[in-house]
Amino acid sequence: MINAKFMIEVNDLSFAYKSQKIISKVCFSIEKGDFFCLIGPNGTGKSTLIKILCGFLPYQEGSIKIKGTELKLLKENLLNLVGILPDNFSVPGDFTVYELFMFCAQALGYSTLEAKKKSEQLINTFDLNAHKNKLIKNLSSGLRRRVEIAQTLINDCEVVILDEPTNALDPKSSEDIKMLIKTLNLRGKTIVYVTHLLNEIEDLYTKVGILYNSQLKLFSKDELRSHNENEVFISFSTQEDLKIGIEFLTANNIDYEVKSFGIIKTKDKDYQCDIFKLLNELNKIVNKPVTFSLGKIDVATLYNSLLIWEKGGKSN
Ligand SMILES: Nc1ncnc2c1ncn2[C@@H]1O[C@H](COP(=O)(O)OP(=O)(O)OP(=O)(O)O)[C@@H](O)[C@H]1O
Repeated sequence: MINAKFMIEVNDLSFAYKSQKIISKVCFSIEKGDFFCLIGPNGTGKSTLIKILCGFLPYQEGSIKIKGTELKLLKENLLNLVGILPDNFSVPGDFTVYELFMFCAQALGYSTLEAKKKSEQLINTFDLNAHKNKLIKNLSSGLRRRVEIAQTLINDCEVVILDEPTNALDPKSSEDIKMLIKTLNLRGKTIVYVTHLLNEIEDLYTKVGILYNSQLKLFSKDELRSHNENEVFISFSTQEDLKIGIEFLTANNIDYEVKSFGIIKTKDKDYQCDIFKLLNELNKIVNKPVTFSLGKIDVATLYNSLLIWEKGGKSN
């Protein structure tokens, strides 16, 4: 039965390059309109995972459904659903922008008339009118990236997968590309975004997946942001400190909830005390300083906590 709620639904996915296990029994789902950020240390398999999602690499075990249909059964229809900008991808420099779009559209089987229409649409959507007759090799890196993202959408696909799209761009160009992708998302595209720049995703993501040790840990924005400003996320680096923290909060009548990776969220409460003053007191008795934030935990803190806790959460 087709479950249209999910754009991508992955169940028990495993993948290995020969004997090197990359992904093991990974499960996650991405809904239509989600902005899914995939993060994780170098070499953990992020690029591999997205190549599997767009059909470049065959998966060995498990199931991937795109809009309710098993990926293996989609064949050429997959191109209408999923577009990808791979890591370090560059389009041929000797084409003009317009020629590139025409070439891509015709390679996908569109007639000359349809290809012209598609190319004009992309040029307008991506604000490339002033550059459409320029050779790609003469464009700035930021503009070239804009063209590369545009050509992934030649099919007007519903899911856009981008592997480190701001890589090697200066801050201004990165910001422009980030805003462009945000706009695509606001216009209804489902985005899968791989990055190492954790701060850049704070105002973008609806879901974050952290790939580590062949596993994917998934967090929704709701889990990482509290609806009540009084709630504080406290992040501990070691098991001993977590224990000290729990005793301290209990002794001070602060309700709490223990989350994953040494993170505690204090519970919705109208605190009569100055919670930050209290947490400064806590920092005097733990072995390693805790980090705390009001109302939300940022992705960088979550990521660091995961790395520490996956290594055992022990003081050294
Ligand atoms: N075609 C391949 N054949 C064999 N091994 C590969 C192949 N491609 C990647 N690998 C290995 O698989 C592992 C995961 O690589 P992958 O590029 O997916 O990781 P990544 O998380 O995207 O890394 P990075 O953050 O550095 O881009 C690495 O150890 C890499 O060397």
